[in-house]
Amino acid sequence: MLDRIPSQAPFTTPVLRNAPPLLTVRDLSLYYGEKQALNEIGFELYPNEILAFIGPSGCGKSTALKCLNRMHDGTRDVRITGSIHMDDIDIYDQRVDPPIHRRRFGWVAQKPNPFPASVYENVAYGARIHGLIRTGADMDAHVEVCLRRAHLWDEVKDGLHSREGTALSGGQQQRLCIARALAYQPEILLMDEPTGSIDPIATARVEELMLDLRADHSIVVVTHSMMEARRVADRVAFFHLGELLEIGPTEQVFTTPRHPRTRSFIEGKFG
Ligand SMILES: Nc1ncnc2c1ncn2[C@@H]1O[C@H](COP(=O)(O)OP(=O)(O)OP(=O)(O)O)[C@@H](O)[C@H]1O
Repeated sequence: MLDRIPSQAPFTTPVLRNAPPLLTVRDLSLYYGEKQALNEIGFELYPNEILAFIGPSGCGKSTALKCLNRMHDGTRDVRITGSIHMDDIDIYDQRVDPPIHRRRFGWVAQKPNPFPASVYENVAYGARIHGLIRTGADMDAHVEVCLRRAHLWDEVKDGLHSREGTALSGGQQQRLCIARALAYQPEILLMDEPTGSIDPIATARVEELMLDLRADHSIVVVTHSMMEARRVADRVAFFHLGELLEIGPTEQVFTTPRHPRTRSFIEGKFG
């Protein structure tokens, strides 16, 4: 169990919004066996925003991210309390079909993980298994749209069938994984340190892509890079020891954090 005083509401700086949240998380706690990894966290995710989870190692950022698409479902000894509402229904309600729920999310991992197959197949796979595309010509067009959307088309168009996804550079592989996620048309992209294992130039391209994708997706990104959070995020959520201590517009949190621990973390006093 976490050794600290009971949680209280996070410092929340509200932002004016013209649309209701896509996701509303309330009093969410998660236990791995006896160990509590999240302690009554709460936040909203709005359409067309990039929300960054920041905080020291082991504070629960990835655990929180995985709750949103029910990725913990298959993990033994995980217990979740609280609620995550999407379309006015709790995503853990018995009426929710987990595969259908999961399809509303694209997942991008820290280490690019393309399939050992052609660039084309990497993208076509998602659309095919979800039955989105019926004919080959439609699939060709769909693969092109996804690769263009992921800012990768010009670099791979001459070797769609002949090049393996795994033969691309690290940065290209990460954009291919994003194209693969886009192929089944998710509403929300969940990114767990998407630039954590690629070089600075590749990082800049992925960050540029995230800002572009925000036009038609919401993105929740876990990052260890304060500079990255500041460059891409509309809002940041600061986690500490399983609690969400502060959430607000990026510039406000970085320039005038309201929780003293947020300030210490941003000033590099721990992490
Ligand atoms: N499958 C698991 N079983 C048991 N404990 C786990 C499991 N996954 C994570 N934890 C623990 O839960 C806590 C939160 O981990 P989590 O990976 O969510 O943190 P994080 O903030 O994303 O860390 P990092 O920044 O290092 O990736 C940590 O103490 C971690 O050791």
